[in-house]
Amino acid sequence: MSYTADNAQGLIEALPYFQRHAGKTIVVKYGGNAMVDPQLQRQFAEDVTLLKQVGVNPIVVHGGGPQIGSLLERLNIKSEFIDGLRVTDADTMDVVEMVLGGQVNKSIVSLINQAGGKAVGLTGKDASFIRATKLNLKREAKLDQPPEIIDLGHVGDVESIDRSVLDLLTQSSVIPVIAPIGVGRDGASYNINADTVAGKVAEVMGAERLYLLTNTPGVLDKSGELLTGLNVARVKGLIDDGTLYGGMLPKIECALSAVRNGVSSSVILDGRVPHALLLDLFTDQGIGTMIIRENDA
Ligand SMILES: Nc1ncnc2c1ncn2[C@@H]1O[C@H](COP(=O)(O)OP(=O)(O)O)[C@@H](O)[C@H]1O
Ligand SMILES: CC(=O)N[C@@H](CCC(=O)OP(=O)(O)O)C(=O)O
Repeated sequence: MSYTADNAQGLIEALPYFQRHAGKTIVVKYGGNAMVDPQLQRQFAEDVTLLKQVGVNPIVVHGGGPQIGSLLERLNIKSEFIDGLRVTDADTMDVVEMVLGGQVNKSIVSLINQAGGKAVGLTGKDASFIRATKLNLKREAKLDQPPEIIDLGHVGDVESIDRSVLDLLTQSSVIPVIAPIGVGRDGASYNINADTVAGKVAEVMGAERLYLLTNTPGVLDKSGELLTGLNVARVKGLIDDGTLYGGMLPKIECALSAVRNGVSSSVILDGRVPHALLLDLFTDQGIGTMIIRENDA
């Protein structure tokens, strides 16, 4: 490859962005659907490593839904989802812990370390830093009836996050890589949606930005065009008219909750674009959908 003045120009244009984000915490949710090929995974690891190198504090929270699904299939265990959440019996929980806490977590840690970073993998069970309680899904019932409670087994909701554990890591050269598994007061493991954990980590850490890397260019309108900027009011309209559905619903909820609770912006980003994180953070061309608080847009 021959280098030109354009390469230098790209770096110079990134300079104000390096300065703006230096010292800030950026939480990156790396979805299982975004981990599509080894080349993209290496590029993701390079991006996170570069962030740390230029003085930003990245924290990675990963998913792994499709990876859990394929091991369950090999073991002849059925996958079932209700409202985007996996029904998790005891056998499924063992598989979730094996895949998220083991295979997926360690492969991301290893890729970041190969890229020259210093990643440390952890689940919420380490130092009990993600306390969880059993999630009981509420569904509106018929008029005058109490809401229906759906039992999802070992699915958890975040009760609290001990930021001192993450502070210890981020204040050093370490990049934390978190698997979305929480621990109950009795030591039980809970399977938590990775978007939910990423949102809560971003809130507790007072992050500047929450990135949700997935397999769509961002939030699309009814004709498939990318919506580059959204605020709370606009999102409500898109939910009501059915533009947002399925897996996008919990994702957008968590993006909104983060900005309502102190995170400056949440961005839904296409993890299939090489170096999507760097392009969005360090160039003029924001490439995903940015969600900010009401009245800010
Ligand atoms: N308006 C929308 N714009 C883009 N994607 C949408 C929209 N509404 C629903 N979706 C769906 O949401 C999916 C992303 O959510 P999900 O599959 O749960 O991602 P992940 O596994 O990365 O968390 C997209 O692949 C798409 O099928
Ligand atoms: C309760 C629940 O649904 N947990 C998810 C955890 C992984 C996840 O969220 O992975 P993605 O981000 O890749 O979808 C699951 O078991 O699939």
